Amino acid sequence: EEQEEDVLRELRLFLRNITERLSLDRRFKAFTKPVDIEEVPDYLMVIKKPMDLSTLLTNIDEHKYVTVSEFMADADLIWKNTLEYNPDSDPMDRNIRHRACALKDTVRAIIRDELDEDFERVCEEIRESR
Ligand SMILES: COC(=O)N1C[C@@H]2C[C@@H]3O[C@]2(Cc2nccnc23)C1
Repeated sequence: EEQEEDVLRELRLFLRNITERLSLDRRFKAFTKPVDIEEVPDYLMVIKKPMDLSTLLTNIDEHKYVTVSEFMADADLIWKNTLEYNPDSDPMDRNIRHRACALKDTVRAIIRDELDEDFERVCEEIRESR
């Protein structure tokens, strides 16, 4: 009902705010847009579900996420894909893996500091009722 749409509107505002703050952080520039398949032709052979910050934002606007946990699952794909596709010891791989780990830690720190547990519980109840 209307109160549920109020909750989901607040969820989208919270998720957009997180995603936009990450997109502004220069450490995370490599994660702002999809990996360019023309530049990296084997990417989709290795990575089954690509994800990036601009796609997260599109998903939010398309009402794909009803809970923070669902958003976190897609946000986690960004760093997991990066660790998987860039495993080597060369400096470029090490550098982008370091940034991927920083992204993982930053998302978790923001959620821990700024998400009210009771709010996520209300979102989970809405998800289970649909
Ligand atoms: C999240 O970003 C990534 O996982 N990658 C992996 C690709 C390999 C390397 O860096 C990426 C883009 C790229 N383009 C041209 C030549 N080499 C590269 C970004």
